[in-house]
Amino acid sequence: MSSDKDERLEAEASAGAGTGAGAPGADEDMVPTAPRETALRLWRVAGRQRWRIVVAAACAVLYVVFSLASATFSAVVVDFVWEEAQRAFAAGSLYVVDYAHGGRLILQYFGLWTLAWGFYAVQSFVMASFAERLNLELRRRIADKLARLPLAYFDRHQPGDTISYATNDLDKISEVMQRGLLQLIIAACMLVGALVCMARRSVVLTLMFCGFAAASALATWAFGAQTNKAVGRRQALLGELTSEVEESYSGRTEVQAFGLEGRSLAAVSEKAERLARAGARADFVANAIGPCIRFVMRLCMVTIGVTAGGMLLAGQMTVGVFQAFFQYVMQGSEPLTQFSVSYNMLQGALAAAERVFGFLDEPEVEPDPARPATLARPVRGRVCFEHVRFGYDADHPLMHDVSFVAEPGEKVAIVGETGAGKTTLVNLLMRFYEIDGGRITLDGVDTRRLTRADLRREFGMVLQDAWLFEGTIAENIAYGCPGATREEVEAAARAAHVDFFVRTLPHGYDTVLENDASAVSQGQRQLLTIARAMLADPAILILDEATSSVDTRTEQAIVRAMEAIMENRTSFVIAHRLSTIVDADLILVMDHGNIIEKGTHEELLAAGGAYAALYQSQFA
Ligand SMILES: Nc1ncnc2c1ncn2[C@@H]1O[C@H](COP(=O)(O)OP(=O)(O)OP(=O)(O)O)[C@@H](O)[C@H]1O
Repeated sequence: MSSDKDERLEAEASAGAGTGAGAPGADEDMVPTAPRETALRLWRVAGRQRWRIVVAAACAVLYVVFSLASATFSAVVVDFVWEEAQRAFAAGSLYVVDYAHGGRLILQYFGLWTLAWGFYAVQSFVMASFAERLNLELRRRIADKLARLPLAYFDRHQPGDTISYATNDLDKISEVMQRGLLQLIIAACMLVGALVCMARRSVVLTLMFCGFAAASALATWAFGAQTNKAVGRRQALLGELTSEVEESYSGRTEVQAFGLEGRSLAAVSEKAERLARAGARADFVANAIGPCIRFVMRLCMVTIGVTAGGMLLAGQMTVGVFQAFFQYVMQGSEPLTQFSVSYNMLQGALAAAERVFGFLDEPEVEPDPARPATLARPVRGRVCFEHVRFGYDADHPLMHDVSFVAEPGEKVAIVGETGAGKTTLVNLLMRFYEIDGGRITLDGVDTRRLTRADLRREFGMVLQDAWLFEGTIAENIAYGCPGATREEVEAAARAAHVDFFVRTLPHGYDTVLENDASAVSQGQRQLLTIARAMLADPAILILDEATSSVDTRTEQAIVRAMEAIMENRTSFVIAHRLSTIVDADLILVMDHGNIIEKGTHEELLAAGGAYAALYQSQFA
């Protein structure tokens, strides 16, 4: 039997301790809704690796056969030695082992054990490699899927969920493949085999064993259910505590600004206390299962020992069979604990596989056309929206009929209240979302006839929430042009007015940005992304104007950099302050997803509509 600690860990594992922090509750995570279909699908995913599972299963069965055979054979060895010793004692001589015969028997006995463990080792090895390959295949499919998912998927799902499919869930499947699945086969074969071997020796003793085994199985199930509940609760509370800590951590500035440290600490302490109580209960239930089952099985041993001892003395059983029977009892009782652990693990893994398959079945972006159109070179940058209709979800249309033309080299400003649809317009231009009606053209070509990669290559984006990755400043600037030389990178940085700042850093362009580039201010981040766009030299630009948290000098640098980059390119500017767009060739005023006014600054002011009101409100 396994140790206390192992049993506790296994009981917890079986109860879903690995569901990950934040799991709403272990129960729903642990139960697959369509286990048979999921298992069949996993079997299909296994593809050419399936032979491994067949070999491993055959080895598992052979392990059971040879384990039971060696126990049976031990009766022959013990009886031989016992009879020889009896004979020697009766003759009054000293007992000497007959190596010719006894030694051979002992060797055969060890041979059987060696074979049994040999098969066990082979099945473990084969299953481990099967599990890893299956995991690799699933991981590859998840990675491919991520590249084909529409942005709408990411709007609807938490990043943590998706990450959890590729980590926690795959780990669970792998663990079961390595341990749970074959343990279940071994446990079933071992139980049946041990019962058959026992019944051949004594039906009465076998029935006794069955009685105790039933009691032990019952106890396992009862404790298993309790453990499931207790561990599930602990997981849920752990999730709550983690969220509370995350919230306090990310909002630490606000917490301190409002002087609410005490309240935040009290909330965390309260959750921690509840977690400690739930943890103590989960530990107690999980710890109790081992001793309880061991107690039942010890009682079983004693009862069988006394009865079998009586049979031995009455000459109904030999010494060899007596000891072999105890080996069968040991071999038969082990699977009882294994069963519930392996069964729960299997359930958990199938539930995890269902989540992975659910993710793999998510609708994908419309594929690119088989024979895509190409843009005439050089790209002029004429963008045309023709009666475009769009809604983030089919039941709630946002844009009803949007039309406008951006001529090559023009500066188009998009203005409107927050939520008016400015970002949405850009999203449609880049084909991050597909339109529901009308068409968008670039140099006269419908953007749906181009591949997404070809289309997006013509655009450069400078967003307010500038994205920098962990790497050097030079690598960050060269993100869109991996082959750019250091001179080109520096020239782009100079044009974006960020070269001076970079040179003040200890390692200049080789400074590594770490921890989400927190050492770089928001304005500097935006300048770096302008440099990135400069280097990529796209035909069309999309600029999201910085609003707040930028000092006046940086702001001026950004305005100058933006003016420089917009020169001779079609550019779309999402404008927050109207002072920066008075010179725009076209201003689109948006409201509730639609364009309600368009024209130049003077035209719109003269019209005295929404734009004029907005302008007055900013400069009144
Ligand atoms: N991914 C999305 N899924 C569903 N609805 C969205 C999504 N993005 C935006 N919306 C909704 O579409 C409308 C337009 O949003 P959009 O972000 O385009 O406005 P905006 O003018 O760019 O706003 P802001 O100036 O605040 O950035 C809003 O009602 C918004 O709630």
